[in-house]
Amino acid sequence: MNNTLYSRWIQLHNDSNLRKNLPDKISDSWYESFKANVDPTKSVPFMYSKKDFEKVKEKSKSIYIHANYVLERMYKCMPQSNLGLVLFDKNACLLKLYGSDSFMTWAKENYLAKGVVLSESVVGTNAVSLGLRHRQAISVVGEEHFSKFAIEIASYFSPVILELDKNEMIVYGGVAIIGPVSEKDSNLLVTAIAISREINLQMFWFNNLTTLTSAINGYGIIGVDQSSGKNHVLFSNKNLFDILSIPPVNIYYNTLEKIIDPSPKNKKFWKIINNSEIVTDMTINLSINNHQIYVSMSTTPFFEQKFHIKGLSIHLNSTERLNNLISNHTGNNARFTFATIVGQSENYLEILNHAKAAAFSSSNILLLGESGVGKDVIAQAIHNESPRRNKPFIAINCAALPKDLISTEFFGYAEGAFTGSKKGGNVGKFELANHGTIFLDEIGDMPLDLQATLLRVIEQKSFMRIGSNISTKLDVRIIAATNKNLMEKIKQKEFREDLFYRLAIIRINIPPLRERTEDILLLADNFIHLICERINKAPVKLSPEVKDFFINYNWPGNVRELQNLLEGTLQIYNDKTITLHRIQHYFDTAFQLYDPSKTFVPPERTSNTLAVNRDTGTSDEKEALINALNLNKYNKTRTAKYLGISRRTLYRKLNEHDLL
Ligand SMILES: Nc1ncnc2c1ncn2[C@@H]1O[C@H](COP(=O)(O)OP(=O)(O)OP(=O)(O)O)[C@@H](O)[C@H]1O
Repeated sequence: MNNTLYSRWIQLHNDSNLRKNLPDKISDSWYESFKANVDPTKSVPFMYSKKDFEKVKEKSKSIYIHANYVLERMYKCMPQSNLGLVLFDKNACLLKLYGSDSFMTWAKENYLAKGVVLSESVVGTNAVSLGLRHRQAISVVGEEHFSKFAIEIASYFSPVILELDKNEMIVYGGVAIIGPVSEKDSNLLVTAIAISREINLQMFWFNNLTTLTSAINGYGIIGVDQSSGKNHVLFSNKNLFDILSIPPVNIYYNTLEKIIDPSPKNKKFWKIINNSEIVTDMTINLSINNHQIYVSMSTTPFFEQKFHIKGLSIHLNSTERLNNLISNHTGNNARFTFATIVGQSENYLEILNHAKAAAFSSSNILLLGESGVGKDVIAQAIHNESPRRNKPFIAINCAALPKDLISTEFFGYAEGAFTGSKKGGNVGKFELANHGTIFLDEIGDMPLDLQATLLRVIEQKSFMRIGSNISTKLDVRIIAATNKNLMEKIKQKEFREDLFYRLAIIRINIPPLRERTEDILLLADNFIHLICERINKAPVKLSPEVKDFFINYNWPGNVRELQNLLEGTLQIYNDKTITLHRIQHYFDTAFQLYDPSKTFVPPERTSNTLAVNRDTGTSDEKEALINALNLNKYNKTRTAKYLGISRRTLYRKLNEHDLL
């Protein structure tokens, strides 16, 4: 023990006046140490057990890792020095020492070892606890220490504090230059400040990176440090866990293998990581806890020169989320809601109520009705009313797809599935619709072989991309629609009965417009309003004759026909009122048979105005019959209904006019 130091220390303990000469913060701390009954001669630092120290280290991982990058390099610049660099956590626990062998030996003899805690209440005044308490750089040298064990130590401490904004600071710990008192040098405090700033800077950089990555919505981000040849996670964001469907855990500085299994199932992923390959939006399949997840992956290698960190930043996005975005951006989304559907007739309102109730179940729905009655509209409204409303709504017209493309269109294909197949494969409509609704329009026209595949998919609730052996779980609500008589098709063996029953769990029959007469003018007004607004025109009116004609017309093309007629008329003419004259050309047949003197009486009406001429027996009648047959595609029942006469009368008239 250095006698001079010791006697100066004794004097400080015995003479309170002498203590007044110490720097303010040190003399205050002596006062506090007396108050805390610290025994100056006997007290030595508390030391954590090995096991508990590991826990402390885990909690201080952030400063431990980042300071290590800086301190490792720094101490190598002072190989022969008796001084060392010592890292502390925010509770003054010694985390790591950096220095020459001689420094290490000296440190051990002076109670400076991993797991030692230099708390003020146990060992009294010391630079580490004071610096942490005041959040500033402080040196405590020799006899300035309150406890005897430390009087041969010179310590220059500077805290590592991250200032997030003016009101929020995070104290992570600090770094001290420590050595025998013989090495004391007041300039060392400036050096300690510079080192702590370097650590601060690095932590700030990574903290910002983490904040930045968390703000990137939807993307799962991981940054790995590959400097040591391993893949240590430096930063990650919460989205990553959502995308991988695993609970969020602290993976900071764990190896990436902890979350993404390095098994051959993830070969493609690991090839990219291990070769630090740059990829952009590459679709890959990941196996996470035996779950298959399709992700879109991009990577960017980084090299942080200042800190000598080389690594890879990995961006993952779930293809499901991308699909959702695509379907929203391509207008493949459901616009109609029950609030925007127009209709007031009793039978239609009943249907809407039925459909609304069906929206809440997840059962498949079959929408039946003539072309243009609004099946698509109701399918959209059901989706928007259902719990799946924020998921995709994918509509697919089964009649419009070429037969040989239909399977890949439905289920997508895997990379290399056939010559010319796209890298990464292609996503199919079912995959796009996953967790949402798929609307299979014109289901009656689906080829038989695809009906079998569809049935299998419904039964197994999973599908495989064409050419792939990876099965993807499917949770999709199917709404199918047709204007065909499926029962007839089943009889003709053109539609599978088992598929019919799978699809038609809920059946909704949408009445044709001619059976919803109260809706006609309401719909017409609605279309006029929408079209005029779109083409920048003042709203126009319908003349009373047109209204009367509309109510009495048969509307074989249903709502679509009404909409198209108004669209065409409004685009061409600039009149304030649409008169019969303007629309005559469109309804040639109907006009010949239309008699405005007969007024229409809803709701008993089952026929159209054409009945007015039924008994004239004129040559007009022959022409009207021919046109009516044409309009109803030679379907006798519909033609009879259209003309408001019985089938028997129709046959008689056809016979009379030599039309049979
Ligand atoms: N109740 C309604 N309210 C507003 N617009 C409607 C309504 N019903 C149908 N429409 C409009 O009529 C047009 C035809 O409707 P939709 O396409 O839904 O008929 P569909 O029965 O699916 O026809 P298809 O069998 O030919 O596929 C659409 O433009 C739609 O916007």
